Amino acid sequence: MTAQVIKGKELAHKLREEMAEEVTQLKEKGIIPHLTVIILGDDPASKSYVNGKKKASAETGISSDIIEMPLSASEQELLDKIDILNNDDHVHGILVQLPLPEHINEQHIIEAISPDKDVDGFHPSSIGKMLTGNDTFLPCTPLGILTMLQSYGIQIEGKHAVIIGRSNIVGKPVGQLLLNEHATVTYCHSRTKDMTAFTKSADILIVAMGKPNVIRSEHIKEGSAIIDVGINRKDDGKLTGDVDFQSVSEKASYITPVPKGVGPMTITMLLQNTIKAAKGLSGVGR
Ligand SMILES: Nc1nc2c(c(=O)[nH]1)N[C@@H](CN(C=O)c1ccc(C(=O)N[C@@H](CCC(=O)O)C(=O)O)cc1)CN2
Repeated sequence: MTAQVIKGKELAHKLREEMAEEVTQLKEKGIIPHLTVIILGDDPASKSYVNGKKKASAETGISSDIIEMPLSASEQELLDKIDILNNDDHVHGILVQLPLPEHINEQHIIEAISPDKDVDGFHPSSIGKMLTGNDTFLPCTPLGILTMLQSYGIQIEGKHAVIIGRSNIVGKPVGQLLLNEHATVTYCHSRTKDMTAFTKSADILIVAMGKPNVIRSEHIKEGSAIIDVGINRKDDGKLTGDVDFQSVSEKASYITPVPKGVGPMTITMLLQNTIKAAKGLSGVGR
């Protein structure tokens, strides 16, 4: 079997074109969706993700700005900035790029963002609504994964979805989204014993371990769908996922590449959430 490659970048561009049309219509009603991204310090990867968000916003007609703060900024300074943005009617979406430096409590920051502007979907209010299956902002990477599975017609209902990784950004919420779609969900993590026993029974395997090429063909079930969330930079500067693409694509039925798989979908779902926020705050579609 040779797996069909799930082309996240292609799907992301198609969705962005559709969103651009929606933004044009909103602008005709006087609504200009606006995203503000806050970044602390100058970590090259974080800077490149933030610039990617600005570029993608511009391509879609969404207005955006980046607030750059020094790595030494205090938690209170960041909270003050968020407070100003919460009360600025022109700002529909607020995102603080993660990770944050250790002296800042990430949870305090996430909870300070108004739930109405929580385009990352990380606020406890958004997470609670996601758990109960109510309408809310859904976290971008998990939503991107769900959108990819649905766009490629991959059945979720009744299937066994195995998630490797239990981060708040990816692992935990993607499992919840698949559960909401009636999958049977198993979480694996660093303390899981005999992980292969689980991965080999997965119809849908989501890998978010942050370790290069650790999932190989012997770990997966024939005909499964493999979603690789890993982004690992090799010594030669090239990116590689957590999944050994070559061997796994000979056994799986679907596989995402790295790069151009999950990553571009993360940014696209952020744009989608920003449009949703702009509509919600402007009373459109209520
Ligand atoms: N506040 C947030 N912080 C972080 C999030 C998030 O969703 N919200 N996710 C990640 C980083 N991230 C977005 O911020 C992100 C990661 C990767 C990509 C992407 O497009 N990757 C490309 C490769 C890019 C490269 O060459 O380095 C790909 O996979 O094709 C976009 C966004 C952590 N922080």
